[in-house]
Amino acid sequence: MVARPGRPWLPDRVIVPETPPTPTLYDWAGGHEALVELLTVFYRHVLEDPLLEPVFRGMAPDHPKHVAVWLGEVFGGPAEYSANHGGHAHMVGRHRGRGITEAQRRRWVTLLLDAADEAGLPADPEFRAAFAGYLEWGSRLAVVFSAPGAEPDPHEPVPRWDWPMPPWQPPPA
Ligand code: HEM
Repeated sequence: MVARPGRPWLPDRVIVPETPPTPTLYDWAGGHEALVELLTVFYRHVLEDPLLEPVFRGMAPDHPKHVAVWLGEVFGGPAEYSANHGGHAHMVGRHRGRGITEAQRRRWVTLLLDAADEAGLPADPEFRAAFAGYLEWGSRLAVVFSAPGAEPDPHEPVPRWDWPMPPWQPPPA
């Protein structure tokens, strides 16, 4: 080990223990295919639900896939919703004027959390905390955007969501 000139008390290099890079929530969830599966399961149950069926009965056939693309971008995957689906402004526009109620919001979140189990998304506490946190935040904003007279900023970017505290750690070997 060669001491640094001028600062002889410092070693010439510091050994940093190797830690694997933190995966994105998108990668940890299983990527695009896993999110499409999640949203397919979810909207099947939405259409069986008496509170939500009236809200979604006229939804576009591609709606589950589009929401999967949205979630993928939010969770650190490709910025595909921004590039090809109209970005944040389009998502906001799809909620405006719908007057989503708190009961509908809560059912929407509950069914999506149940769908995560059914679709086999990772069940570790860190991932599920991030997932549930985003759904809670995003669904409350959807209610705000859908309220009569709401005028959300159309220029906001698609949000990015990340791991909660405590930080992600590799699973025990
Ligand atoms: C985290 C919460 C939410 C997210 C991330 C989200 C995301 C989205 C996105 C990305 C779209 C547009 C899809 C496209 O590009 O075609 C959309 C549309 C829509 N959302 Fe949400 N949403 C959320 C919460 C809710 C809630 C709570 C409701 C009602 C209970 C709702 C009702 C709708 C409806 C009715 C549409 C239009 C569907 C269609 O006609 O195709 N959303 N949402």
